[in-house]
Amino acid sequence: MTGKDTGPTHHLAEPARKQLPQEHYDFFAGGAGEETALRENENAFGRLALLPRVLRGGADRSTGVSVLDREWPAPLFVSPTAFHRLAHPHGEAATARAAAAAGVPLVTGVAATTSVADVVAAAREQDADAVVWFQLYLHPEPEVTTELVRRAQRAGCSALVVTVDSPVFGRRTRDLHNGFHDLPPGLATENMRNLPGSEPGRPLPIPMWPAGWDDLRRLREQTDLPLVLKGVLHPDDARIAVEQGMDALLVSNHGGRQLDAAPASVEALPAVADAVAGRVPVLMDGGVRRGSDIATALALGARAVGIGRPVLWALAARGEEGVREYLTALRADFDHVLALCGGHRPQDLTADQVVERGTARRPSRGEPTC
Ligand SMILES: Cc1cc2nc3c(=O)[nH]c(=O)nc-3n(C[C@H](O)[C@H](O)[C@H](O)COP(=O)(O)O)c2cc1C
Ligand SMILES: O=C(O)C(=O)c1ccccc1
Repeated sequence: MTGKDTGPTHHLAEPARKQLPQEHYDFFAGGAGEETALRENENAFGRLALLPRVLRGGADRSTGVSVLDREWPAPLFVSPTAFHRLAHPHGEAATARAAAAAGVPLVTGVAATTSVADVVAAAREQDADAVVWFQLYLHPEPEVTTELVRRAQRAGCSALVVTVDSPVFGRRTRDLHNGFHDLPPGLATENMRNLPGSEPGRPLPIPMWPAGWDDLRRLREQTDLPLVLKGVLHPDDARIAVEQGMDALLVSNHGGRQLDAAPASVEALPAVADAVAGRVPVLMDGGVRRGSDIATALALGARAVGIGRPVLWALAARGEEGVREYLTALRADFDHVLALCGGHRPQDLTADQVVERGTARRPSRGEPTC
């Protein structure tokens, strides 16, 4: 399971692989089980084609979208990924400066190796209006969650992303094979220090446990920050989430790192978008690698899409500059695809423009039937 990865970001992953110890590269690259969900995230985009519209003008094109009352220059954000200091010594601070410089919102998380305060400070150094969100897991001790929320709010994060696809930790085949389970000395999950129940100088572990809707409700009652529920794949969960007052949903299979039998995120997206019916924005991540992937996800109902591993590859190979250039190029690629599809605005991309390769039929938007 440690074989070479190919695919659309091979040119990015390969320099990163050369740069990193094998076990760290594998931690970033790998997925759960047979890595089916991981592969399918990219492959599913490859099975979809876009029908362009013609003669629609569009010299006044814009890629901007509105998400939770903020205007984003592009329908793109950096998804939360753990341990950026394993990729590059400048870690999350470099990612934050690069994302801010590229005009791309960043989701930093509890598993960062830089505190949320330092991440937001780095982003704001670059752009005083940079959007930074904070990702967390509900903690079995509610006071820990409360304190993490307080830190994120104090740091200046404008939304919380609650990841709910991890009632247990996924079985990551490569990590099990390599015996990778801990950060090396000198690196730590800085957000997990000095929390209720932690020992001085020692960060609390990040436990995976089967939280319930009641736990989420407690968080909803605790904060006025917008809440984004990450890891929703079933349309019934999407409906409950909206009823429970979530402000946005993030359709994700965790980059194929949790349930290996999960569908590709882009395959789950249409039914979730139908269930939500425009009540809140739907975001997605998993396998987004090029402008046409972004356009496809938007046409199928996403407001914006998140990028995980390619950011890590760019960071590992070329630090802050690499991430800035990568995100800038991806934005330009999306603008180019939008133009070729005959769109003036991201919302001009519609589901009728997405067809299955080989059949030219629209992909099913149906609910799961069982
Ligand atoms: C190395 C790595 C660490 C991740 N850590 C987290 C995390 O701490 N919290 C979380 O919600 N998702 C985490 N994810 C999942 C990402 O947020 C995102 O869903 C996924 O990477 C998107 O797929 P992509 O890598 O194909 O772009 C992680 C993903 C990777 C690859
Ligand atoms: O690796 C992951 O996907 C992940 O979500 C995570 C969460 C906590 C600590 C380390 C990684």
